[in-house]
Parts: sequence; structure tokens; C-alpha cells
Amino acid sequence: MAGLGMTTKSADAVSRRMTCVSRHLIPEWNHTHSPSLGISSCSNSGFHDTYHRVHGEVPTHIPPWRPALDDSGKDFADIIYEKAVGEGIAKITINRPEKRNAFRPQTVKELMRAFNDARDDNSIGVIIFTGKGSKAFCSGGDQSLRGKEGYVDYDNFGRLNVLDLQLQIRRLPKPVIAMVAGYAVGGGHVLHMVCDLTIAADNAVFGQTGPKVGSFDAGYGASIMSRLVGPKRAREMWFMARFYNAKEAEKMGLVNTVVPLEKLEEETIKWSREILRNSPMAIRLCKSAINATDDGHAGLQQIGGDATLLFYGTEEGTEGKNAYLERRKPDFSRFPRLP
Ligand SMILES: CC(C)(COP(=O)(O)OP(=O)(O)OC[C@H]1O[C@@H](n2cnc3c(N)ncnc32)[C@H](O)[C@@H]1OP(=O)(O)O)[C@@H](O)C(=O)NCCC(=O)NCCSC(=O)CCC(=O)c1ccccc1C(=O)O
Repeated sequence: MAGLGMTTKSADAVSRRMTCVSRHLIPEWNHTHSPSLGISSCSNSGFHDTYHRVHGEVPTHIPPWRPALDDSGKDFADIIYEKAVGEGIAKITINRPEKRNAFRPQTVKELMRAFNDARDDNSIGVIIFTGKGSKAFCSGGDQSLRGKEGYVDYDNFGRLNVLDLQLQIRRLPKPVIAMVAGYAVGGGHVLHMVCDLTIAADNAVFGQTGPKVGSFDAGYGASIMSRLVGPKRAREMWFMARFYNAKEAEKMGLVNTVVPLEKLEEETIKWSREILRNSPMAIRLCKSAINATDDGHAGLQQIGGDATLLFYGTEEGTEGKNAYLERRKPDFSRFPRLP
């Protein structure tokens, strides 16, 4: 090594780096059959590189939650909206456990208010989306309120407003993590799929029920599923409307990790804190980039908007604005025309 001009110190560094990189190259077999070697464990413990020494372990304790409202100041009836004290985490919970957290139009409207507030609150960096209790994340649209045009609320109009919520989660420039215990079925299954990550408890059950009850989601419910599990599996899930347990869902690529039910919140908090250590702008761009192709023009608009947002922070962008306000010609000559 010395002959190649490498000092012992730098050879050590290379060797440490190789070990670290090779740990990322876990063969497919391990991902599929040995969850203990899965992504969640690579990220923290067992690594002794400089990054891990500087940053230390990610704490797993559950933070105290404080009830939150949006700017309307109105209480929520169908959901619980909370923020973690001293941390950048919001938690939004569907609170209809007696109906396995089925949503009605009112539920969806409240969810949209809470998600909007969490988006606007610049102290929040990660949003956890879950269902009350351990029996269900969400069992889809409330079938007892289903009318001829959708789900009927107090005003007697049918609505399919969960589609707007799906779009809102997709476009929200912060990670949304579905924390799933029990059933995530029907429209509830689509909701977890549109979230950025899914952490599942070992009692979680996933599946579409639409074709059994005369319904289907031909939007994200079909397209995102096909992306996640592949077109053959997506057909299986929709044609057969079978249920899949948490381990099966993990193997199919529907969820990021499976943990014992009693560890579900701890693990989700840990993932949230690990994300919060990283650059919010990098995460924002990664989310819009990953969605861009699938979301077509809307996806390009999202990532294009991010580019404008960044450009506004540059001297070049500011020169244009200042020149306009000062009623002079802008001087862009000092800005390089980069290759
Ligand atoms: C989820 C179950 C498998 C749980 O089974 P189990 O633990 O045995 O509990 P149950 O005894 O069945 O249920 C307890 C209690 O909850 C009520 N309930 C459960 N789910 C619903 C529901 N979705 N709607 C209304 N009520 C529900 C149940 O009746 C019981 O009440 P009791 O009074 O105690 O009797 C099982 O419950 C189950 O299979 N549930 C139904 C799942 C389902 O089929 N969901 C609807 C799928 S279709 C859908 O979600 C529409 C999607 C959608 O929203 C959409 C799609 C495309 C475009 C637009 C839209 C849109 O906006 O609507």
C-alpha cells in the first residue's frame, strides 16, 4: 500500500469506508428473509464511522404530545391533531375506532385542515398519520354513508373528497409516515400507499376491498400500487381483494418495516427523528423528484416550484427583483453562464 503512495492512516480510512459501503450491499436474500438485517437496522446501530460517532444513536423515547388546532381555532370531532413538544413532529390520528377508523366527508375535511396546518408550520418537518387504537389504521370510506354520488354528510351531498386528501399528502413537501396497526383496507389502504413511508405493526393487515363492496379507486389506488408492488401483484390485489399480513406486505414492497405492535410508535418516532437530522430542502427535493414522473405535469410543477423557490434565494434572482423595484435595467452580466 505504501508503495502506492498510501499512508497507513489513509489505508485504514479506505478499509473502514469499504466495510461501511459493503454493509449497504445487503443481498436481496437478506432483505426478503432476514428483516433483522433490513434497512432500519443499517441506519443506526453497528456503524462506527465518523458520521455515526458525531451524531450518535437516534433516541426512541416517545415525546409528550400537545393537542394542536389550525388557524380556524375550531375543534376536531373525527380526528386528533397533536404536535410533539420540542420536536418537529406532528401526529394526525383518525379517531373513529368504533368504525375501524372508516372516514366520512367530515373526517376527510378535518384531515385536510390538519395536514394543511402541519405543512404551514415551519417548525414541523415530519408528519405521522395513523388511526386510533390497535384494530385499524383505516377501513376506507364509511359504507353506511355511501350514496349515489359518494359519501353523504350532514348536507346530503355525496362526496369523494378523499381524492383531494390523497393529492394533498402527495404534494406536501414534508415526509408523511403512515403508522399502521390493524387493518389498512379499502380507501384506508390507498391512504397508507400515498404516504411517503409506512411503518407497520406485526398485527397489520393490508388489502383492497372495493370489488367486494362495489367500489374501486382507479386513480392513485391503482397507479401507485402498481409502482409499489408491480403490475401483476397490483392486479392480484384488486381482482381478488385478498388481505395480506404485515410480513407479506413487507415482502411485496408495500411497507418499509414491520415491528411488534408495542414498539410501533417508538419505531415511527425513531424514523421521524432520523429524517429530522437531515437537510429539509434536500428531503423536499427528493420527495418531489421521486413523485415527478408519476405525477406528470403536476409532478413537474411541484419540482419546478422547488427550483423557483431556490432561485429566489440567489443573488441573480434578487437582482431581477431589485432592478424592477428600482426602475433600472437589471445587470445580469456578473452571473456566470454555467456549462
Ligand atoms: C376492516 C374490517 C376487516 C374489520 O373487521 P372486524 O375487525 O371483524 O370488525 P367489524 O365487526 O367488521 O367492524 C367493526 C365495526 O366497524 C364498522 N365498520 C368497519 N369498517 C367500516 C366501513 N368501511 N364503513 C362503515 N362501517 C365500518 C362495522 O360495520 C362494525 O360496526 P358495528 O356497528 O359494530 O356492526 C371490516 O370491518 C371490513 O371489512 N370493513 C369494510 C371495509 C371496506 O369494504 N371498506 C370500504 C372500501 S371502499 C372505500 O373505501 C371507498 C374508497 C374511496 O373512498 C374512494 C375510492 C375511489 C374514489 C373515491 C373514493 C372516495 O372518496 O370514497
